[in-house]
Amino acid sequence: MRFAQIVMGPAGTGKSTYCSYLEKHAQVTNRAIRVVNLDPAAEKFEYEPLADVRNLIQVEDVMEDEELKLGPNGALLYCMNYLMDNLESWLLPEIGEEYDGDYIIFDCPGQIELYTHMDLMKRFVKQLEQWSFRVCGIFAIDAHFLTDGTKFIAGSLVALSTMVNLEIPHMNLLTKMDLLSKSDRKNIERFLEPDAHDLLQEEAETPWNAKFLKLSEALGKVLDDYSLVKFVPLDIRKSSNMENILLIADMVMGVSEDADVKVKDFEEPENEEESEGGRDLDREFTNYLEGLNVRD
Ligand SMILES: Nc1nc2c(ncn2[C@@H]2O[C@H](COP(=O)(O)OP(=O)(O)OP(=O)(O)O)[C@@H](O)[C@H]2O)c(=O)[nH]1
Repeated sequence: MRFAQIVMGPAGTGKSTYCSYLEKHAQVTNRAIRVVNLDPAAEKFEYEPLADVRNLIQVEDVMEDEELKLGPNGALLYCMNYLMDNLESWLLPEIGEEYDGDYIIFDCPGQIELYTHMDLMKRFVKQLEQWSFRVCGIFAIDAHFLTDGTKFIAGSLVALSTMVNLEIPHMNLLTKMDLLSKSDRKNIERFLEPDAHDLLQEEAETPWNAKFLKLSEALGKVLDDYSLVKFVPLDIRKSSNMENILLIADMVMGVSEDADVKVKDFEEPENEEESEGGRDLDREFTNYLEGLNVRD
């Protein structure tokens, strides 16, 4: 059995940063986790890829093809199609056929249509499953886009369409928590265990929201009733956040059956004392992150 996280989400939400952080976390905690870049338009990332789709095909080359005449988005979709047609011949040799128990993170492009309604990623998941992978979808959303009730409904619906389209265990990451102000950070707690009705009532004052409140409420009720969408915060300064995310992914993929998961641990680092096996993991991460190109 092999394990995989497929890291998806809109452009710039922090997918590659999460992958770099996870790779480092794995090194520090002695877990064998490797990252594969599946973004043929990637300019730069900080991890050491196990495989890189740009060695197979690149968006720039496709755009230069005079017969195809494709712009950036069309070229990306062309590349992803090409990748799906070459999974057996290119990807499998790159990641190896005979490993057991290994764990691979696939860093995907930021084109949202790949996840919400196209079948390319679905084909990818099916292929991984045929190669004995258990797969977990990780959908990254920037925490700044989840600061009120209407944004919550919108973000949840995108996450939900990805979940429904791919039909795999799924986790939503709230990225860039470190960039939120203290009050926004406190505020966002409401969205981790959300009650869509309460959240939307706060928004009802504007004419636009009042007009569409019924629709939003109906959507919120679906989310509430079926507990369809939950968000897990990621503050990249904190190794404990990373550990929680890994534990959840482990549980949904059946890596570890009895893991104890905390999902709300995103207080300021200075408020907490953390000691993991005598090592100051947060300090190790801080040192590591100083070397990464992470925005302040
Ligand atoms: N402070 C902070 N910056 C972040 C975080 N995640 C990403 N960034 C920054 O946000 C920008 C985009 O991050 P990426 O990791 O490249 O985002 P991506 O989702 O892979 O982007 P695409 O490849 O374009 O889809 C970079 O400048 C990162 O340094 C975070 O958690 N905290």
